Amino acid sequence: MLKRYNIILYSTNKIVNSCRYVSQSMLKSTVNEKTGIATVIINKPPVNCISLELLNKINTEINKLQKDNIRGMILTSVRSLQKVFCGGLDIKEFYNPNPDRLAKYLTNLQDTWLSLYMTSFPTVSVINGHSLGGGCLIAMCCDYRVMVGPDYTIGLNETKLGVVPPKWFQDTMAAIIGHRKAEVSVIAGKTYTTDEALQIGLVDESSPDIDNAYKKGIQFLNSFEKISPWAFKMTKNISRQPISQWLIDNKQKDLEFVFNYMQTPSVQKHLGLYLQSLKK
Ligand SMILES: CCCC/C=C/CC(=O)SCCNC(=O)CCNC(=O)[C@H](O)C(C)(C)COP(=O)(O)OP(=O)(O)OC[C@H]1O[C@@H](n2cnc3c(N)ncnc32)[C@H](O)[C@@H]1OP(=O)(O)O
Repeated sequence: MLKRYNIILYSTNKIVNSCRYVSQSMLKSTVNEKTGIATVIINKPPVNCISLELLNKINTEINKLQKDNIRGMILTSVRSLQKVFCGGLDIKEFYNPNPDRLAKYLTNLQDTWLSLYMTSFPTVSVINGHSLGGGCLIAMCCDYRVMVGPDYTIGLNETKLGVVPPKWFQDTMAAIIGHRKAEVSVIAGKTYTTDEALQIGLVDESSPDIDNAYKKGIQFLNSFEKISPWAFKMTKNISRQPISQWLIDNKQKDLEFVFNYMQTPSVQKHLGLYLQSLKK
């Protein structure tokens, strides 16, 4: 359930009156009433990995902002995590899964990607820490990426876990850095430092600090002040529709592929080892 009330919010370098929508946990969303810009903050310690519950919250929030006719959105991570934007999908959702929950998770993941990838308003991810697997995916869904650096990493590292990034994960990356670079990147489960990501165009700008990264994000959103929201929406739709339409047309097939391979003994073994290595 989302509550709505008025607060004073720190935004760029001004104190402004804002309207705030707060979810119970895991996701905070604020809308600056003056600028119409929403800031959505993922807050699920220790590493913002995406559980079914967080996935639901992200999807619900995006759909809500869509109805609120906001002017733009910044997606970022709570600062107290310090070095993680998003640790990716919650591997525990895939390891020894309950089949009903796994099916729900995969369906929700498809729906959340569709919502975030196809927003009718401009979006920016301020990547203030590591952004791996699903974390890289949500950052890539945005129209613009500003990554804090130099010490963080970003990438679709699924093959390192012994799993397969679905076609729409790969297409999302290919649309940003080109097919060849994306292919080389995903088959090797490659991760990039901030500088490397900037060099290959996976992120648009880098920044040594979060405040500056946030400012750059706001600047990008402000660049749409003179663009008609309708023209923006239609143009983005034409650009992204071929990738999203594939998933819309192949949802069941896509779900069954992941649902089945995820539960095979060899994939389960790989995931178990990966989880263990994280604990070390
Ligand atoms: C259709 C779907 C197909 C399959 C697609 C999958 C996409 C994915 O997203 S797979 C996951 C990809 N993500 C990763 O590989 C990231 C793994 N995590 C890390 O590399 C590091 O945790 C970090 C760099 C993000 C942060 O490092 P830090 O040293 O600060 O924290 P840790 O001590 O490593 O972790 C703390 C705690 O969190 C657990 N954890 C970390 N990541 C995940 C995760 N993705 N899922 C579940 N749990 C995770 C880690 O095991 C630690 O747990 P304990 O405190 O219990 O030891």
